[in-house]
Amino acid sequence: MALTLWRDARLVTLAGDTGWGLIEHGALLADGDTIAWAGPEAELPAGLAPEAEHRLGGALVTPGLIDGHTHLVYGGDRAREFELRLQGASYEDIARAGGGIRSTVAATRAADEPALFAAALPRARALAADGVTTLEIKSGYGLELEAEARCLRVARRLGAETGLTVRTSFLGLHALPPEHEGRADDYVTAAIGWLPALHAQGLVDAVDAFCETIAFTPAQVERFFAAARTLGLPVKLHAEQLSDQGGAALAARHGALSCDHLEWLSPAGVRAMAAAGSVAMLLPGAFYCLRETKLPPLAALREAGVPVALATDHNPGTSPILSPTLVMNQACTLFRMTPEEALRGFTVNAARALGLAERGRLVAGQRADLAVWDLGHPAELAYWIGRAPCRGTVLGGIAR
Ligand SMILES: N=CN[C@@H](CCC(=O)O)C(=O)O
Ligand SMILES: [Zn+2]
Repeated sequence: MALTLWRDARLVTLAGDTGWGLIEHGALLADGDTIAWAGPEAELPAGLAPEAEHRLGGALVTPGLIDGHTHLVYGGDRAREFELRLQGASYEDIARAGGGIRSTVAATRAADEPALFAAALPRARALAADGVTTLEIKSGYGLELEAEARCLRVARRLGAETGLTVRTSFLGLHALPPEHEGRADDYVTAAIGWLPALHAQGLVDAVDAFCETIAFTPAQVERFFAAARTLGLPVKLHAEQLSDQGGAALAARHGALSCDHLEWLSPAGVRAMAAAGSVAMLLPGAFYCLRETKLPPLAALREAGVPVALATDHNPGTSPILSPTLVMNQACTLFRMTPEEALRGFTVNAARALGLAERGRLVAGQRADLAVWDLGHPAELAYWIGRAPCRGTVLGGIAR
């Protein structure tokens, strides 16, 4: 395999369970797409003959960022809804009136695959320009078999086009599509019926649902998850965003990779997640855009040892954000996370939320996904707003 060496770097390894794991005057060696060695440059193993060598001039290097919750593929936008919410309409009222997610479903169904791809590609590139190397993309704006498949195919193509690692989630239970009005249980049965075909086409890495008064009940989510697990697919859930539905405990019973949002998470939900090993995926972008006031129970999650991940939750309705560093700032400012927790939330804990064990830290054996920053200290990742400090990324040992 080809050896590539990066030197004169300040490595933020996140090697231990706490601390930045900062190595000043560091060097990192990749063997193909895998980190072979990372440490102080003075201790570089002798006799190396790297095929390529990059001097970074003291730049900060972190693990490539992992955005573990996005709705990147959709038609249209929701700027008009933004105006309505500013005039006092609530997200729930708009949803109940047939807008919200349903309006994006209409625009997504009307868009063909090239149009969806053309719209999503700059979004993926914007995330990559802010340090992202791995990306989760959900469906959930098609809500009929062919439209869901179309969105998931676009997600796969985005990975192929950009070199980013893309993990897909079939968000079949996102909202009730209008043609099923009044027949939610029938819609759930239909979505369960699409699962084998989507899975057989290699389009689904995990299954997701929205458990909420404006979306699906715990009983409906339970049926959907049971079907997913029969196919061996992991589950995750939009849980406790606007009310406490007991969704996190339900998802934990199914061994959920993550429970996401969690503003209304109860102590019982925290305990269930801790016992199941589910990651808490906090989404401060949606909290900010919806001007929520109820904070997720961060202290209880810390106390219970639940890993906390962060994501942009990029979507046209509640989080039209394409900057993980902005989300780190929001997590610190709004949720009182520490900058180190924020970086762990976008790296090692996000990797766990996607079931990807081999990334998120700069240590030997991990995938050589790196982000290079024009910053002096890692706390600055969460500090600057609008600075665009990412100099570039490395995807599986290859500089982008
Ligand atoms: N909460 C549900 N789903 C999305 C929002 C989707 C939308 O409003 O279009 C989220 O994760 O925030
Ligand atoms: Zn979401």
